[in-house]
Amino acid sequence: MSFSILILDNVDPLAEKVFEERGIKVTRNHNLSGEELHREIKKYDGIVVRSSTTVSPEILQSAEKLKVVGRAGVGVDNIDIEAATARGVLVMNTPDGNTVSTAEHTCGMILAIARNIPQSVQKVKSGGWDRKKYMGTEVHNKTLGIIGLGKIGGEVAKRMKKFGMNIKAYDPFASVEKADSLNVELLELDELLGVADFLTVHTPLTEKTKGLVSMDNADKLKKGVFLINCARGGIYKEEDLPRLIDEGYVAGVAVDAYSTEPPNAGLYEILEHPNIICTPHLGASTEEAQEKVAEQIAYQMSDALEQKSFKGSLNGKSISLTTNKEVQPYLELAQRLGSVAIQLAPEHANEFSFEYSGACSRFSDVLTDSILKGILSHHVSEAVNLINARHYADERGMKIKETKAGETKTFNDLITIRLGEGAEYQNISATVFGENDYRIVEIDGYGIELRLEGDIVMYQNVDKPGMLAGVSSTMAEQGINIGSLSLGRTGKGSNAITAISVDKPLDEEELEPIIGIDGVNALKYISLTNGK
Ligand SMILES: NC(=O)C1=CN([C@@H]2O[C@H](COP(=O)(O)OP(=O)(O)OC[C@H]3O[C@@H](n4cnc5c(N)ncnc54)[C@H](O)[C@@H]3O)[C@@H](O)[C@H]2O)C=CC1
Ligand SMILES: O=C(O)CCC(=O)C(=O)O
Repeated sequence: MSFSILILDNVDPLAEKVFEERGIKVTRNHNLSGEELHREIKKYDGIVVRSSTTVSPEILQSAEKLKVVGRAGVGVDNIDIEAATARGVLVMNTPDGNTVSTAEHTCGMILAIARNIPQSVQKVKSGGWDRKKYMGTEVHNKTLGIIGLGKIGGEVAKRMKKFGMNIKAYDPFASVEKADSLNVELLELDELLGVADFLTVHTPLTEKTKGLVSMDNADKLKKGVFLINCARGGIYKEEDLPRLIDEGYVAGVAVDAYSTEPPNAGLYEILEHPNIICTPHLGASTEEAQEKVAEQIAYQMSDALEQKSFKGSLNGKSISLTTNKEVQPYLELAQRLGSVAIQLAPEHANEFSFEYSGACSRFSDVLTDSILKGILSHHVSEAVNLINARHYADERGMKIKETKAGETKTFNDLITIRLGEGAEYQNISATVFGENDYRIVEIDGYGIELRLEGDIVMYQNVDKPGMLAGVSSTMAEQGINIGSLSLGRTGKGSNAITAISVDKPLDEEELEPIIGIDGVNALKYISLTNGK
């Protein structure tokens, strides 16, 4: 299969080289208007962006064949991941390609704000000379507070330690081991604000990190602190920054990232303030970082399109397991069973229980996605995949209960779907033998053994002589060949369940005479063809 990619932002040409080596057609088109993007995006299997292009729900609606959005960088604030997930589009980033560059830029900003470098450079270049005004402060023996001790925060810590700084951090998700290995003391946020001479943020912008420092908590800051933001605009409340300086809480601010880029008129006060230094989102702007992220995203996207690996995917937890040989058979089993279950379920069925026993229960999360894919592919007109299956289930208000039931006595693995109240068949269980022999093994307590494939007719009947002969001769009269069959009963003369696999798809007319046979009840026709 041949794929095509559109590069939308200023991504290093190494990306093209990698895509072309992988036999993927690549087009570069920057600065498209909204309308052009709506038109162009239809043609591509993948798009590559940095931060200039906004991948909105509206754009994604137009993206008819889109399979993957690749961000050559870390932050994905410009990509609507929820909308992409709903469309079944994979979103990936390159989590570490620009770590070192951004950490170096942050260290540069710390030194620049401590020594008034940008302001004094400006002064000298414009013919001035003022050594008193630009008196600075040493960072040596000062405390650097890091909010977000992740990849970049960690690299900043290592580097600034060499400058003789005491490093302390606030990160509720960082492990004590990591902090210890970096020789960093973890503190609570308010404690950190109270001791930091320099405070640098390295978190994503989230509801929790938005406005982490503002006039509201200015009293908690150590007086005369320097603030640095090379992460995302808004982590320090932008409109409060000039006041924080003017009222003496903060000595200076260094900013690389803004809530609106390029900054809009609302941010001019920040840009113009003499104690605020600004760079135009340059953290990742080095040749090395851009080459790394371009190369990484191109490899990752090529691998994902070719279903080889899903490294770097942000919304494809389940899909990333599809390349795992151990999980593959269970995924297929789960999807086929989901498809059978929905064909057995009564109309409007919206409540299901999935039970996993044996080794497969380790993968219950992804198997639930796969069952849902099997169920929903009968309901949803758009393509359902492992990325968007849960989204569609939630959208339909489906109630799913998932249980893990330990070992099974008879099989290594067993997946059971319970259809609940009102269903003619309540529980259906299946397992996989070897690598790809998928079988239904139990229905409502009746032992059955039938391959989960092709076209299946299932019915309940009274266990009496001639039943099967009646059904098979009715089928034969219509040219329906039986491939295999399985009878399940609890004892002589009791009720029985019969499952027959037939060699061709059946229509209503062909099913009618079988339904009409005396003693045949609850007949269901199940088709596992057409990829459903
Ligand atoms: N200026 C630039 O050009 C660049 C900016 N960035 C931005 O830098 C930031 C950090 O990137 P990485 O270090 O690669 O990410 P990361 O994921 O490695 O680290 C983020 C850290 O923030 C912590 N965190 C999350 N919520 C928090 C909270 N409420 N309070 C405290 N800590 C919290 C996480 O536990 C994690 O350790 C991101 O916002 C990213 O978009 C990244 C690359 C370039
Ligand atoms: O592409 C860029 O230069 C922006 C880098 C960045 O902010 C990120 O990777 O999160």
